[in-house]
Amino acid sequence: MISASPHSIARSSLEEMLDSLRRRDEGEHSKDLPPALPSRPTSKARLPKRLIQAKLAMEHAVSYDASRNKTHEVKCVTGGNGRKFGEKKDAAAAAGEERLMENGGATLATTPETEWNRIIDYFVKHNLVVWWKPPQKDLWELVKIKATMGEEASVMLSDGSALTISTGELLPANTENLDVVDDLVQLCYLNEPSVLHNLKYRYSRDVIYTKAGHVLLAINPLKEVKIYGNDFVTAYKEKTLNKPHVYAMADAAYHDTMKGGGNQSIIISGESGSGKTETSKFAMQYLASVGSQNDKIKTKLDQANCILEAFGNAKTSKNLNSSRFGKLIDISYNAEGIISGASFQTLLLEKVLF
Ligand SMILES: Nc1ncnc2c1ncn2[C@@H]1O[C@H](COP(=O)(O)OP(=O)(O)OP(=O)(O)O)[C@@H](O)[C@H]1O
Repeated sequence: MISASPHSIARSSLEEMLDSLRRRDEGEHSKDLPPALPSRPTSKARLPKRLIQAKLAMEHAVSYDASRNKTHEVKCVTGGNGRKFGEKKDAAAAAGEERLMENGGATLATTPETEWNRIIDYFVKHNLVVWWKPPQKDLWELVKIKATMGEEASVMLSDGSALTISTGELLPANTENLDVVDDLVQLCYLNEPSVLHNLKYRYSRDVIYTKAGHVLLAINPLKEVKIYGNDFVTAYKEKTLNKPHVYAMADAAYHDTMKGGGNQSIIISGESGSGKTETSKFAMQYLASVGSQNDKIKTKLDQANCILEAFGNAKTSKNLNSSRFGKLIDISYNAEGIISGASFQTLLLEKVLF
């Protein structure tokens, strides 16, 4: 986690920027809480995509910095922590939910438990699988409900054995055709095991990027995946590819800036070894490529990165090449969209005592 040291005498502009972002987030949190993940559907029908999207207008990873509108800039910040989802439910989603219930002929449910108890019968009738996490294991598994008796369900596990468990321990699973969705908001049931399953399914096919609304999730492949390089940069530039990708994120930031959206920030966060540094390099690669006619700027950025890593990286138990500092990369463009300058600022996260 990035935090400004209370003992530091001179504060870098990166520290100040992170502080102001944190203050702004705290200030906005109370009046503008992000919406909650949807509760389980209240109807036997699948939730319409529009409704799910209305409920899941998640945090935008590319944010507008109105205070610096003189030059066009795209900033890449690595080393921060993501914001958590809140619990606001917007009026449109609530109205849509009511409409859905009217259409599905279902009565208005008051609690998630009663909603689940109602749709569970649908799972039994159609022989659908549901998620269950055995108490001693930290792994969700798919089970089939054979019958329900009040708040209890008789389920069949994958090894064929039978068990009676509380219906409250079960969560609905999505049908297999939703395994491939590019955006988590397209899942019908958005619960922890369903999200994990979707990410795992994609990861096992070397699809490391998934969208969650406006947020891009990246899972470190820890091996070379053939989704980077000039051909892919060109494909995202020309919009012949529109799969979730860090290039697509960088492209959106660049074009929003150029279309008068003001300065943009791409915040890359995650635990040590999750791939923040590599992701920021891919973002820079794209931003340098769209903003210059030759490789000169890209080479300079690479060289600056190399020097920073030589001084600031170390081997840790989590990462052989761990950056021991946060980084703010500031790239400025002129009105024609050509890079006019770039700078790196660092924020030391730790002190080494000899
Ligand atoms: N997209 C990727 N493709 C292939 N390998 C990757 C990718 N992202 C990360 N890696 C691998 O994972 C390693 C760790 O990634 P990286 O250094 O970017 O993590 P980090 O989140 O910046 O960690 P730290 O916070 O410790 O600095 C890299 O050295 C690289 O081997």
